[in-house]
Amino acid sequence: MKFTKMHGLGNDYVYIETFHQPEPSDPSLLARTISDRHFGVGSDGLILIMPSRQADARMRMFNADGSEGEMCGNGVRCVAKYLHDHGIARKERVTVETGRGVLSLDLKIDQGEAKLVRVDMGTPILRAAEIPTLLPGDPPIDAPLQVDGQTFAVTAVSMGNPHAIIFVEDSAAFPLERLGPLIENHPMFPRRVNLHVVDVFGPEEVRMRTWERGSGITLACGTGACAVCVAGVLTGRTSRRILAHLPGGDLQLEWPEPSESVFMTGPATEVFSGEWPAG
Ligand SMILES: N[C@H](CCC[C@H](N)C(=O)O)C(=O)O
Repeated sequence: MKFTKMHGLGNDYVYIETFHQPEPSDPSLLARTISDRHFGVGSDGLILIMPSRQADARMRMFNADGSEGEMCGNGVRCVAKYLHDHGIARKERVTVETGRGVLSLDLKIDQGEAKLVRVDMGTPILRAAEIPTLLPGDPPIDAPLQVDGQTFAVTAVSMGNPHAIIFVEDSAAFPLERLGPLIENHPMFPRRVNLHVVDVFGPEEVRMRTWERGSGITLACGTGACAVCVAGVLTGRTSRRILAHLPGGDLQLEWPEPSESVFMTGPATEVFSGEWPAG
């Protein structure tokens, strides 16, 4: 089975395209084995690029623990690059069917290759029951969450997948490795959650670190950065257009109007291709 390793800001996935080969029989199991950084290829998870009736392709994403996520922001940029660079949809605008619906992506082409991708990430989901979270508020804004004897002010937003955002003084000092799994699996988040700790440098600039549901600490999270942009506006901390610094690099986010889509712009990079012995 042929695969391609790609990343968006160091958030790396193994991509398997099923236009020219059969689908893996058990993608959840394959995600666990192929993602292993010692015994597999090594990645934050597995993404399938499949034919779609409604769009240029359909994307399915699996975390390193084998669980399926509804959406992946860094992943969908890489899918768009793959479709263009590998000749499946050699256009400057492509569409991808995701768990969040069909998204539209604009590619910046440089010397025949897609380098930068701007994505219409759809409207954020702000109803607590749909995020889903049991925290109070629609959405919960700086709602108290008790973890390990401490209380954190948490804002929850879904971009198709659930995110919890905590604004802190210094994200570098936050014990993400210890508290990440406790918040990911907190009873207030019935489908678990992706966690982001954020410090605000100014109304248009933030720094963030991420603990991902199903994959742990990653170098970047695209849907998470969109959720941070929305949370910054909802809490009055930032303006509607921000630059987010993530451990793996920078993303531009924009949420023009409350009832509208969030737009994300960032790079997509192909690293290498290979063959995996079994489906
Ligand atoms: N890294 C991804 C998000 C993966 C989210 C996944 N961990 C989940 O279970 O929702 C991104 O760039 O948006």
